[in-house]
Amino acid sequence: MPSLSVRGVSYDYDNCPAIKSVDLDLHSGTLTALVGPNGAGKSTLLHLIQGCLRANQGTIESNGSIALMPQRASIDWSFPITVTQMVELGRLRTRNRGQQLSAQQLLNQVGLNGLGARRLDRLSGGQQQRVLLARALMQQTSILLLDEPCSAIDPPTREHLLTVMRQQAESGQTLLVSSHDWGSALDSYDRVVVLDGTVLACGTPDEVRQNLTDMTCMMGSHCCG
Ligand SMILES: Nc1ncnc2c1ncn2[C@@H]1O[C@H](COP(=O)(O)OP(=O)(O)OP(=O)(O)O)[C@@H](O)[C@H]1O
Repeated sequence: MPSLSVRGVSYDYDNCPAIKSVDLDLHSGTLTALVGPNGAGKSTLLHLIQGCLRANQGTIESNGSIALMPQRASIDWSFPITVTQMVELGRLRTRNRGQQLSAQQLLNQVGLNGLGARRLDRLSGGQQQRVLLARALMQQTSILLLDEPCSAIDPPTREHLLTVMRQQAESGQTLLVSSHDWGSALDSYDRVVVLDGTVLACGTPDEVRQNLTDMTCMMGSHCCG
């Protein structure tokens, strides 16, 4: 049984369709890439799954709690709090009353050790993104949605974050990660969903590449890897 099941989901912004008839299953302990060009509906789909948008049509069912790491641009970074305080905000949303994670532990995990006392607005863009990831990890949900977590991240740190995501999947968490990566970068994922308003392809990285040989044209210069 999938840990998340999306069936026939459509969403319009003021009668302007963003996604249409999307079907998607995610299984426990898997790392899935959600790729597509600008405006394909990736963020919209993630917000629908998280529940802050409500689908016009279709159903979304999950068997556990869901956290969303938003895009960096959606946050007011001038808010006068420290890195540790920002990560601690994730604790307010956690429903897991079992093992308590420390902000320090999570900052180490995302490679930000030593920066806990710094103010948020004194971080680089890539460091801010890693704070958002640590805050999302603090929530200890069964499903984790990440909206372009690597968009401002340098290649070595990107590899590190993919390792963190892989470890989370191995511990049983279900991850859906929106990305503009393409080509060999997709091999880091178990499965790939290609979205452009609707799901164009879904499968292992090899299956998706084979089924959509002309996809690189559609993806154009948005993509790397
Ligand atoms: N708040 C909004 N109001 C109106 N239209 C919106 C809003 N947010 C997104 N849209 C539109 O919905 C469509 C899907 O946008 P969305 O942000 O989900 O795409 P995306 O795949 O995440 O894009 P990107 O890769 O650029 O982040 C686009 O046509 C966009 O213009």
